Amino acid sequence: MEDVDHLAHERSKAQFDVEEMKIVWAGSRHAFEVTDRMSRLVASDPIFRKDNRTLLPRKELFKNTLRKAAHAWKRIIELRLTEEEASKLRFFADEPNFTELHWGMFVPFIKGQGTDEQQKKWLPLAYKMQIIGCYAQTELGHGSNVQGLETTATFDPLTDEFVIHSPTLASSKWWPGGLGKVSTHAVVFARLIITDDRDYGVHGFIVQLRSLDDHLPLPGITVGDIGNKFGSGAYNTMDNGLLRFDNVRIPRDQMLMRISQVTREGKYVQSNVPRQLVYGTMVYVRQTIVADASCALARAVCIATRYSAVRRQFGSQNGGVETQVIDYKTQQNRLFPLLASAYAFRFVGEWLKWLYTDVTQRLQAKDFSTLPEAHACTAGLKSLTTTVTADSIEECRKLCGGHGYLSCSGLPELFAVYIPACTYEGDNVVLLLQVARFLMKTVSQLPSGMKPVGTTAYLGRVEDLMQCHSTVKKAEDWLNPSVVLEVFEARATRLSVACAQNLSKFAKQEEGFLELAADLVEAAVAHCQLIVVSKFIEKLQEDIPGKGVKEQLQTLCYVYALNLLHKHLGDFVATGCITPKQASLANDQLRSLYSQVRPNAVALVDSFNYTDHYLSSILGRYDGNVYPKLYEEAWKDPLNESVVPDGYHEYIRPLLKQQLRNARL
Ligand SMILES: CCCCCCCCCCCCCCCCCCC/C=C/C(=O)SCCNC(=O)CCNC(=O)[C@H](O)C(C)(C)COP(=O)(O)OP(=O)(O)OC[C@H]1O[C@@H](n2cnc3c(N)ncnc32)[C@H](O)[C@@H]1OP(=O)(O)O
Ligand SMILES: Cc1cc2nc3c(=O)[nH]c(=O)nc-3n(C[C@H](O)[C@H](O)[C@H](O)COP(=O)(O)OP(=O)(O)OC[C@H]3O[C@@H](n4cnc5c(N)ncnc54)[C@H](O)[C@@H]3O)c2cc1C
Repeated sequence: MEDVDHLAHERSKAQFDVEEMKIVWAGSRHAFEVTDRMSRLVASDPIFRKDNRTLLPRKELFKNTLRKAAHAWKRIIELRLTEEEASKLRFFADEPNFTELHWGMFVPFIKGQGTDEQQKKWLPLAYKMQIIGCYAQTELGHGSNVQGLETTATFDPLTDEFVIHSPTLASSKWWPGGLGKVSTHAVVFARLIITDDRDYGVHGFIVQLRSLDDHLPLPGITVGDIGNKFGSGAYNTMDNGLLRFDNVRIPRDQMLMRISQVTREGKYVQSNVPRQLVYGTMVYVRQTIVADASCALARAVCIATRYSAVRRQFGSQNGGVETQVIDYKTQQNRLFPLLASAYAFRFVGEWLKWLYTDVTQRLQAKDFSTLPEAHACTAGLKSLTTTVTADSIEECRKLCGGHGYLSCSGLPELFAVYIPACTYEGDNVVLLLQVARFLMKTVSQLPSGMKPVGTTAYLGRVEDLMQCHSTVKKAEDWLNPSVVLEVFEARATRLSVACAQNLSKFAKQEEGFLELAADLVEAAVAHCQLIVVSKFIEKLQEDIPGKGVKEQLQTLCYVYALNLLHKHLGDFVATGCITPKQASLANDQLRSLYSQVRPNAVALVDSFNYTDHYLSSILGRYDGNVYPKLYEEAWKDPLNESVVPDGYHEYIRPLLKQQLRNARL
């Protein structure tokens, strides 16, 4: 029974080479090999087991996470893993913990903002985990508005030190992951104040928080966990913390001084670089969040697709087998666009990584010209992909019907872990407003003959795009990349231009921004969706080996684009680039694409190469053996440890006896 593959029939229908698709998904043969090896390593190690996570009380849950993190580090050292292997191992261990912030923000911040000497001093300690760091930016009173942070770092020329202080309750650091119970050090964002009492704005400082001998907070430091968060298990494995400083002194050389310096004499020296570089670590993390979004979405879609192929409802005559729910058009219409989005986000994530590497190299050569675009792309795509992924995980839960609501479906915990991605590293609406700012600036420069480049190059064809009308006459005409691209460009252009025209009616631009914010956000979303569509289309220009692989990706690309067109029909039709008739043809084409995806659906999610350990879902099991395992799982619940529950004698029996007495009366 255990070895039967209940999905074998589904797998036999696939029209493409799954092994080759796994390589496309991983990014390269090398990436596939590393990912595959690390995921199996984690899956076969009993310390990384994940069952019961949602049932553990917080303290036990947290201690168990510390145990796993320590074990992961031990294995990384023992096996002499490379940085790439180590990061994959941590990824598949699949439990948010302090190491994410240490490796993901503390180390990159020192690398990006520290001078050579500072890097030499701090990085070896951090690399060996002799110190553990976090990223303490957000405060109780301010998160989105970084310039509004209140913590102060006042230079004392007598002692050559900075005095770090929390002047108000609202200035308490609040939220940093790893801060609550683990970190020994933090990168602290504070307002720099020098002897002349001038406020030089927000800068980053390295501050030691806890003793390296007994882990107690150092004098002047108050630190703790902010409390339980949404859901069971989930993000509660992380010690998001609070932190207050009471005139804590640190040496002057603990201000990260690559971008600006304070001299021994107390003179502020600003390098000739944009001040926004102090936000560089956020840009880096936003880029990684886009890649992570595709993984989380793929995970939910894998569960919902396999289960939809296993689950049967209705449609049988004379007691025969019922219909697999994946065969219902409504199920396909809800599920297949999410499958297509997972692939789309994967490819845009790959491209964004390239963009980030490119901008980093340029910055090193003091070329800051592409920084605004890198900021807009990372902010916008972080916002778009996390919003869609969070909503899609919930949709996948509903696609699994009642069983999706069980913890052992894996979906509730995945949802609870994932949703803060819409908030951390920048609230998604706040980030879209940054994109809109960038778009409005680009549009406003067009009359002066400025040629937009990169992802806004299409705005250089503003006149054509404001006039263009799609040439589609029959449903198949939609299966043409340039036809699709043109309508997405036309819609994005028209929404941006309309906003710019409305903005120009305001005497003060900032007033207009506040008033028109909702429209600006819609224009920003249209621009970001265009980027995703165009990067998917670009991916298809590459040489992609493997029988049928490119054809599957082409189908998914059209599903992604045409589904968006259908969902945002109002925009497309109202801005005049397509007619209602063409919209209806797009919908006809979409239905036909679903029929092409259907026989390949299970193989397309197998191509993510996720282990059952990583999925942690009975509904998404590779072998589709769902019902016996659900039945077994139910009996493992602590409530089933005794036949008669605790509390029977106190609360149930007296009730029943009471009713009996009432009945006799
Ligand atoms: C079965 C279940 C299993 C469960 C297990 C699963 C486990 C796995 C789950 C997966 C999860 C993945 C985990 C990933 C790890 C993530 C860890 C999260 C840690 C979180 C950390 C944080 O949140 S850190 C704090 C982040 N904070 C923010 O992001 C704040 C947002 N605010 C800002 O960024 C800024 O304040 C601002 C951009 C909104 C405004 O800044 P500012 O006021 O200074 O600027 P202006 O608006 O005035 O603009 C001026 C000018 O600057 C330009 N600009 C702004 N920012 C930048 C920039 N970064 N780079 C370049 N330029 C920038 C702006 O555009 C303006 O330009 P103009 O030309 O003048 O218009
Ligand atoms: C799980 C988790 C982990 C985190 N980890 C860290 C960490 O490690 N380090 C760290 O420093 N921080 C961390 N944070 C904090 C996080 O970065 C902030 O919560 C985030 O930047 C949002 O800021 P906020 O909480 O101030 O939201 P707010 O800005 O108060 O947002 C509240 C509402 O106001 C809206 N809003 C705000 N400004 C505007 C505007 N200008 N126009 C229109 N609408 C607006 C938002 O859209 C939102 O709806 C974490 C947060 C979470 C949830």
